[in-house]
Formats: sequence, structure tokens, C-alpha cells
Amino acid sequence: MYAQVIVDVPTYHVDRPFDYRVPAKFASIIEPGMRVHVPFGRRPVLGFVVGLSSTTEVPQKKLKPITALLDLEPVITSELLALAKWLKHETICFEIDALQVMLPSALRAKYEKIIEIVPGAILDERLQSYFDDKTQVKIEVFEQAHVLAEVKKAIQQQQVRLKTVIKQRGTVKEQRYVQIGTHTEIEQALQQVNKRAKKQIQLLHWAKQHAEQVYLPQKVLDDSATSLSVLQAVVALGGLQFVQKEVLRDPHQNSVEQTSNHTLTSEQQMATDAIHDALKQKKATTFLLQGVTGSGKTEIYLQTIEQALQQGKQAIMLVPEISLTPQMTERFRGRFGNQVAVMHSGLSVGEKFDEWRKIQRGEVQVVVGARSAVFAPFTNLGLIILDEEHESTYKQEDTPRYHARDVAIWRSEYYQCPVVLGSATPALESYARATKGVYTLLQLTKRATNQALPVVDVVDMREELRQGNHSMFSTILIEAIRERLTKKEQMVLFLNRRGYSSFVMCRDCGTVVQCVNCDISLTYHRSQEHLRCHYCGHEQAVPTQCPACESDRIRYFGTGTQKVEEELYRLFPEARVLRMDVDTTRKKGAHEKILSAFGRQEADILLGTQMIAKGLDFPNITLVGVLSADTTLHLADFRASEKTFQLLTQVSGRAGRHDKEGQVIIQSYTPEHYAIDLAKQQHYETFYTQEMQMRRLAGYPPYFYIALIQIAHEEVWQAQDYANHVADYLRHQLPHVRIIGPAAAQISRLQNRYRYQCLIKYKIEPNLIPVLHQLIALYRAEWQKKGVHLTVDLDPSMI
Ligand SMILES: Nc1ncnc2c1ncn2[C@@H]1O[C@H](COP(=O)(O)OP(=O)(O)OP(=O)(O)O)[C@@H](O)[C@H]1O
Ligand SMILES: [Zn+2]
Ligand SMILES: [Zn+2]
Repeated sequence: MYAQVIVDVPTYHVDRPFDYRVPAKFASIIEPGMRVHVPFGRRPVLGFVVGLSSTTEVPQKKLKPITALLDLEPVITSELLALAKWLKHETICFEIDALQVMLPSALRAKYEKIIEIVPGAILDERLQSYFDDKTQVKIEVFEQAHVLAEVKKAIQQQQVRLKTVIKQRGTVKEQRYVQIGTHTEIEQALQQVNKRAKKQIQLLHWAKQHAEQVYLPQKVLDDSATSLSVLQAVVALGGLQFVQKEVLRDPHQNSVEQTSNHTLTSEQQMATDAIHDALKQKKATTFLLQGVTGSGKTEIYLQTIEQALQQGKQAIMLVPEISLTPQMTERFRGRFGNQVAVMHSGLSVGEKFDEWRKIQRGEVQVVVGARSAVFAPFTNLGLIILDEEHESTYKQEDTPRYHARDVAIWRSEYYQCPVVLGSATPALESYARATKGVYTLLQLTKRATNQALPVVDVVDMREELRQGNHSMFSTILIEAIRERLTKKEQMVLFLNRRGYSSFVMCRDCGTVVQCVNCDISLTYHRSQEHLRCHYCGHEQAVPTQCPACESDRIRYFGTGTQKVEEELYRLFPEARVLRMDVDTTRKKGAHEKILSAFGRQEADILLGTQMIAKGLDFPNITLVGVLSADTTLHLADFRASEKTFQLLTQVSGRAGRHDKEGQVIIQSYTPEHYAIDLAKQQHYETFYTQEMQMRRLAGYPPYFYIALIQIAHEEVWQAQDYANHVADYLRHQLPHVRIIGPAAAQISRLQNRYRYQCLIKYKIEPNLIPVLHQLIALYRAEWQKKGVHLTVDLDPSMI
């Protein structure tokens, strides 16, 4: 038997399965979708079986055997194997990348270099001491001990050899339990026990009452009032046994209260019925559920998932990472209890692995998770939901550059089940599809609690400056905060900073401290007193002198959340402020702590960045203040207006969701901009119409599709040269398509490489994907060796 294997070598110039011989011992077990170890060139690699056959065209001499079979059950279902092929074609990636992205990182391979003693060889004492009684030791041990030269000598003398071994990144967690024997076994032990060992006899009598049970050791000690040494003695005697059992890590520290369905409003009912119909009739309909903030979209998700479960089906609920707040997951756990698995980046590798295994074994029917949960290995899907479908985090910015929405729709067609895309502010592309009837539009125009949408005021900060107010708070915002403090109501203050804090600038010459590897300024982190690059991770101390003019008047700049917090305490010494940003949420569980403290009303003001814009549902919030609405407007991104409008609408939606009325104050330096003006009116359709006109004039999506090709090289002239090649090639192959560039990328140097880009704008171009595949093939076969880096993104979110 032969297996077709996709190997974990994503730089190889061809992307196809390789044939391997299946040794007899694996023949009856092996199935497509299992992981294997195979030799590739001179090293062992991880691979995925994608097919089995009884014949092969590879000459027998050249065929190598599979060396290890890692799974007894496939980790990739046949559906996901097909999806990987589709992803490979649609996003132009390696099939191995598509397969890996579907698995929890615990199941991916970790390659370790080890030094192994050649059997029979005698090492000199010094080197031998690193091995103890082992025959293999990681190479790092020798590196750290600075004895690599000796290792090299031993390799030359063939005493040791360098090997690569494959390890799995995560493991199944096991725990020690006590297995109590059968009645007879315990009787036997009682006959053999030393009659003076009173404690052992006592334990055996206890065990007789619990024959054949399994307990944690501590439970045995507590219940039988005995000690570990007595337990160990009895285990040695027989009667009881220590066993290792697999346990699932539980990422939820708290238990949640069971909740029940709300009686739906008539708008909610109509939407739910439409989705339910598609479910019953097994139709792969894509619904766009557009509902104003607080209109009860989540309640619709909960009730339609319940309907899917009642039909014996499973459901995937996707939420953007940032709104995967405990509040959100608790709403699902509250309704579906332990039928829910939760997947997000806050979990450890092991916890994610265990949540994934619950899905794989069919122990849960619902998964709530971020982007990659769209690959949950369910086999009887009934419903897929994307909440906040406009969020850019649904698009993966790294290969495979997939969009969770496209994957969801692919899977819905496979299972003939509905997809629901929910948002208060749908992506322009989605709304355009809904108006054309590609998606079915469902609308919720009122809040579920019947509370009106909050009143929004926009303050012109230029006017404030003219009046002599240099603070970051306008007079009306200060008044509004004071009023809430007196009334003991809560507030959200939002700083539109894309999560970043401040940078360090010289006050004399204006020099901003830049990353050594990238063409971007470093971000100042006050808690650690250092500078960090958000692109390559480079860190350095804050300079005490300007690198350009040697002035010592160099300090951090910009309004970070910390600065706002200080200002708040200066203005309102009695206010209790909770700050939520990258710095305060680095520790595991920090999110949860901050939000639950705010929920218990231990603070008056929640101050934060993008993190607090979504998903929060607290009844006592009556004021939302946006300190700087314009920041996202000035990003060099064709979606800047759309993102600003979405963000302002979302954050405004946190106010007055329950019985108290809400107020929103937006501070802006460009209040006349349509994105800000229309956010004030909270009118999505008007914004949509206006923004669509802009897109048509500028030739951007949804009128045109765009594809972005980036070319990078350490030498600037090489980068330029290859970028020219790419542009010429594309112009030649695609004569009817607009090719823009090459031009320097927005971040013109990243991780020490100069970057250029070509932009393709097209409507319908059947040749595009084949041509791009050819370009990639050329790159992999010839250019890669020359240090070129080329990436293709068929749906870039930033250009
Ligand atoms: N039918 C209903 N009757 C009463 N209360 C409801 C009903 N549906 C939802 N609610 C409540 O209304 C509030 C807002 O609902 P929900 O959070 O589901 O809205 P949403 O549309 O998801 O909001 P957003 O998009 O702003 O996050 C919640 O507190 C929810 O419990
Ligand atoms: Zn200077
Ligand atoms: Zn950098």
C-alpha cells in the first residue's frame, strides 16, 4: 500500500503530495487525515496523509517508508481535506499551510536538533558528563555550555551525530489516580498484610467498600484518613493501583448561571424564523443580519443555535478576538452549559488542544471562538454565525490569507446549512451583496429593550482650542462626567489609538526613535520603561539623548491611556478609573478581572482602547466619551472612513442599553467629515450610499476587486528590480487589468527588508488566479534562492 503525503516543508518549490510506502504494521490503521513522520531528503518531517493507493508511479528503489503513524483517528476530516485544497487554490498558499491552520498548535510539529551517541562509541569524560545515562541530548545544552567545538570534533570522529527529531508541541495532560481493585483482590491483600500494620488494614477495609472505583489520591487520603506512605505500602501489596488517566484542562475557573430564552421582539422573531426555515429545509443561505447596537442579535444567535442542536446538528459561533470577552462567552455557556467549547488566544496551548479534542470527539456541539474556530472539526454542522462580521480580524494577514467569512460559506455549502453574518455596521462588501440578493438581508431597527439609541453630540476640538481649552477633555465632556459621578452612573471613555500607546520624540529636532529593522517608530511602554517595535518585536531602552542632535530633551509623546488616566485623576480626584489597554491586559485573565470589577460597579469609569468598543453590555453605562475620533480617519487605508464610522457606531452603542437613557460625546478635529457626521446621526444606509460613491470614483472594492503583491529584499535595488519584473510580467499576462505600481510599500522597510508592491484592480478576470499561480511557481523555483520574499494577498485589508 502507498500513501500520498503532504509534507511539512513549506519552502519547497513544488507543492504536491509525495508517495511513501506504508509498512505492513500500519496498513490496517492508516487513513487519510492522519499525521505521519516521513523522511524527506536527509531529515525526518511531519506529514499529512491525503490519500491511499495500491499502485504508484514512483520506482520502488526511490520509495521510502512511513516511519511513524501519529494518530489512530484522523485529525483532519475528509471535509477539511477538501477545504484545504480549496484554500490552497483560492488563497494561493501551500497545502501544508492550509492543513496546519486547521489544527490546534499543539498538534503541529516542533523540530529539535539533538546530539546522539553513536552506539558503542566511548566519549571523553567531559563530553560524556552532559549525557548522564541518556543517549540523546538537545543541542542547546552544549550551546549554553559553550562546548560546541568539542561536539564538532566528536562528530568528525564519529563518536556522536547530529539528528533532527520531531516532537509534538502540546501534550495530552495526564493525572495520577488510584484504581481500587476488585473485592477478591482486596481480600487477598488483607490476607497478606502484616497483621501489625493497623493503618494499612484500615485502608484496605475502606477500599473494600469502594471496590473498582477510581479516585484522585488526595480524595483517598481524606476519605480513609490515612497518609501517603500507607497508601504507597498498600499499592505495593496489591489491592490498590496507581493509574495515569487523561484529563481535560478546564480553562473556565468560574461556573456560570443558567439563563433562559427571552421572549423575542417581533423583529427578532422574524429574523429567527427565516434562519430556522433555512435550517429545516437544509438550505445554504447566507443571511446578513443587520441590527442596530443593542437590538438583540446575540439572543437570535442563541435561539437559532438551540434550534440547530434540537435537530441533532452542531454550530460554530465566531466572534472577533477582541470581543471574546468573558461576558460574551458566559452568555453562551449560560445557555448551553458544557455543550460549549471556547477557543481564543487567551488559552494556553494545552487548553486549546483540550477544547479542540472535545469538538473532535463529539463531546460538545457548539464552539465559540475567534477566526480559526471556523475550522472546528464538526462533522454534522447545522449553523455558522459570524458576529461583527465587518471586523478585519476575520481576515488572516499571514499565509494562508483566508477570510473566515469565505470559509464559513464554503462549509455551509458542504453541509447545506445557513450562515449568519451579524453586525450593526456591515462591511460595505456584505451590504452590497445583500442589496443584490446574494445574501438575504434581515434587519433589526429597534433596540430589544425598547430603549432609544443614545443621543450623540460631536464637539469641535478646534473650537475648544480657540476658547483656550488645551486639555484633552472638552468642557461639555467634563460636565457630563461630573454629572455621572454625582448620579453614581457608569461611563466608558474611549481612546481611538489602535491599541498603541506613545512614541519617543526629540523636542528640539523632532526626531522620532525608529526601529533598527523596520521603517516605523518604536512604541513606548511605560510599565517596562522601554521601547518596542510592534512589527518585529525589537526592544530597546529609552535613549537619554537624541540620536540625531544629542539633545537631552527627548521624551515620550502622544496621548496614551496612561496620560488620560492621570488627567482624569487630576480633574476628578474622587473618580474610580479602570484602565483597559495592551499594558493592563497582558496577564492571563486580566480582561476578565477588569470587566467583572466594572460589572460589580467597583469603578465609575472604564477607560480604554479598541478593546472596549464592542460587546460590552452593562446596564449602568449612561455616558460614552470618544476622546479622539479622527485617529483612524488618517490611516492610509481605503477603508479608513468605513472603519471610523464602524468604530464610532459600535462604541456609541455601549450607552443606554437597558432602562437608563444614554448619551454619547464624540470629540473631533474634523467634525465635518462625513464618517463622523453620519456616525452622529447613526444612519448606516446614508453612510453606505456616500461611501459607495467614493469607492466607485476611486476604483476600490466593492466595485473592483484588488489583489496585492509584495516584493521584499534586503538590498533596495534588488527589491526594486524584482518588483519591476513582477509588474512587467503581470502587464504582459493580464493585458486587460489595471496594474498599479510598483511602488514602495507603506512601511517601506520591515524586518530589515525593503518592500515594494504592485496592486491589481479587476472586475472579472478568469485568468488572474492561474497567472498568479504561475508567478508564485516562478518565485519558488528561481527567486526564493536569491533572497526575494514575495507574497500575494487576494483580499488585502490594508494597502
Ligand atoms: N427579546 C428580548 N427581550 C428583552 N431583552 C432582550 C431581548 N433580546 C435581547 N435582550 C437584551 O438586550 C440587551 C442587548 O442585546 P444584545 O447584547 O443581544 O444586542 P446586540 O444586538 O448583540 O448588541 P451589540 O451589537 O450592540 O453588541 C441584552 O442585555 C439582552 O439581554
Ligand atoms: Zn534631536
Ligand atoms: Zn521592527
